[in-house]
Amino acid sequence: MTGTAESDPVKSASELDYPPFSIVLEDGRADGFSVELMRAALQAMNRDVTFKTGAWPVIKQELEKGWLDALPLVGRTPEREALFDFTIPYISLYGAVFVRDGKHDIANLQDLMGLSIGVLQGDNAEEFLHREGFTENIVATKTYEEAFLMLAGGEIDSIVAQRLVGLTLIDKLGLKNIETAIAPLTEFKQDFCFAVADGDKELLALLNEGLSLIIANGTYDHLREKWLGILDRKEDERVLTLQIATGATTLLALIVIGLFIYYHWREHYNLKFNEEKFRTLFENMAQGAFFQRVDGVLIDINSAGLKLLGVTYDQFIGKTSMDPQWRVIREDGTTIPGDQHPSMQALLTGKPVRGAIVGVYHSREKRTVWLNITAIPQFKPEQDRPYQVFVTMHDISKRKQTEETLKQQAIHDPLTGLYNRSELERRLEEEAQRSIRYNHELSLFMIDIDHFKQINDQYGHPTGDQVLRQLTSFIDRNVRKTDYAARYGGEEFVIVLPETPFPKALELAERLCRQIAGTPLSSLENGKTINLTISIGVATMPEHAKSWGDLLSTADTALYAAKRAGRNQVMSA
Ligand SMILES: Nc1nc2c(ncn2[C@@H]2O[C@H](COP(=O)(O)OP(=O)(O)OP(=O)(O)O)[C@@H](O)[C@H]2O)c(=O)[nH]1
Repeated sequence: MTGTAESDPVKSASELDYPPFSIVLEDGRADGFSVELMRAALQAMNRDVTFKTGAWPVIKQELEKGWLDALPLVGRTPEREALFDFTIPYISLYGAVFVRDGKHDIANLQDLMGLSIGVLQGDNAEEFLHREGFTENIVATKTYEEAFLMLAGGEIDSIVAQRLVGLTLIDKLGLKNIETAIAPLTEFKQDFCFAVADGDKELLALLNEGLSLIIANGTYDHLREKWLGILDRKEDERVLTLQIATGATTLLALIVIGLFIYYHWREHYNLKFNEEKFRTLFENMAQGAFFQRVDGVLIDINSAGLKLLGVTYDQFIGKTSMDPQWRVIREDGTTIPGDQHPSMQALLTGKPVRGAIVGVYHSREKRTVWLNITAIPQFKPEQDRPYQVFVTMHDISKRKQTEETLKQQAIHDPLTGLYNRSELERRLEEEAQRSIRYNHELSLFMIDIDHFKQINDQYGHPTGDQVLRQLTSFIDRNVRKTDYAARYGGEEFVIVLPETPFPKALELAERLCRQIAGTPLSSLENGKTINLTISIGVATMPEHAKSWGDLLSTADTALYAAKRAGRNQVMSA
């Protein structure tokens, strides 16, 4: 998102006058269906948003330039696909042609040829008219309000606008002499979406997911009713008044029946429309999502969810969190029991669970997929227990893998793959505490290659590196699984031997020393064979040292004694 940190509010803007979708209140604040919808969608995703206000051409350009992050009301058109990325449409509307009362000779778009047509400058309607071949007689105004006042005053002949926008303005301005000539104008259909700056996939996913959430939890319906419900009803009233005024009173009964049927049909249609819209959003979400009933039964999942979990629809639907197929783990690797899965927690507590990190075993790919889970409980009106939970899953496996690699790099020596000095000290401290607590002996070797400088000087540094790696694998092969080695410095190694008494440690050190001296290193890149010897200092807790620091320095002193005594030998404290 254009230079913003993830927690910064999203920068958006409302246009001045596109009621009821996007308007500016008297106190200068942005309002309207689309503005509220975007705020709710982002709120559902825990993000704030700020709205500035501005004329449509200005804010459109600001999004293009990346000065804004998103706009709440952008009709998706082929021209704009190149400039922005769009969410799934949250409402699809048809346009209408508005004329002054009594102008009945307009039945289709072509009848507007030769007439002056008002549109908002830069609006989809203007782009649409250009596409339809209207080049002359278009009067582009700064706002639709201006166009409607011109139409009412006889300055222009018609207006092409969204039907709902036109009806709202006629109502707001109290215009009595305007009516719709073509409504709906089927050729002019607009899919309204939120738009984000081109390529801002992250914000796009956030908005799409937020939209799904507010459609699923009823906020969308509430806002639609608040902003569009009255208008829809007003339109119906207008139809009714018109019929009566034309003297068709005998048809009143029929109209009432018609309206009754219409209302029922519309309710059914709206429900179906919302359901379809929700399904489109749900299916197209980039993130995996599923629904789970209060009794724990999994009832729906989208394609992204199936892909993430590596299961088929049939393997998922009807199962519960307790199903043995789920192997869900915490970050520390421990298993999360079914009744403690994030979705079950949300259902049991009635509170959202956000940002839970879990690992789920992916049966097809035979690996653990790491997910960031948000589980939002959903309530029916006036019920305090959720009836289901909506869960989204964001794949963070790549991030986890990077974290793991960084963690490994931080504790290992890159040349030999052994623990590095700081990790050795951390482990040794723990080991020493255990040894003191349980009264176990802990031995340590400090190993140094003899005359290593000469090897470097004679064969070159890369061969020296190879020698260090060969010594590492030699150590690996010759110590117990519970012992571990570390690279302490350039050609100095440490081996930690937990629960090993001094005589045993000494015996092993002697053997290592002898074996190294008796096994010339071959298979080096330069084809040479090198006779390597090492010196070892041995110390054991508690005989020679009371702490891990003492243990290291005692073994170090013993090592230098071995060097002074002629190298290729073992010395102890
Ligand atoms: N190839 C290689 N050489 C290293 C590395 N780290 C340290 N060295 C070399 O190890 C050598 C250590 O030399 P010295 O401390 O003089 O010890 P030495 O030659 O082994 O002699 P003694 O320890 O007294 O037997 C130096 O030449 C370092 O450059 C490494 O990662 N790779």
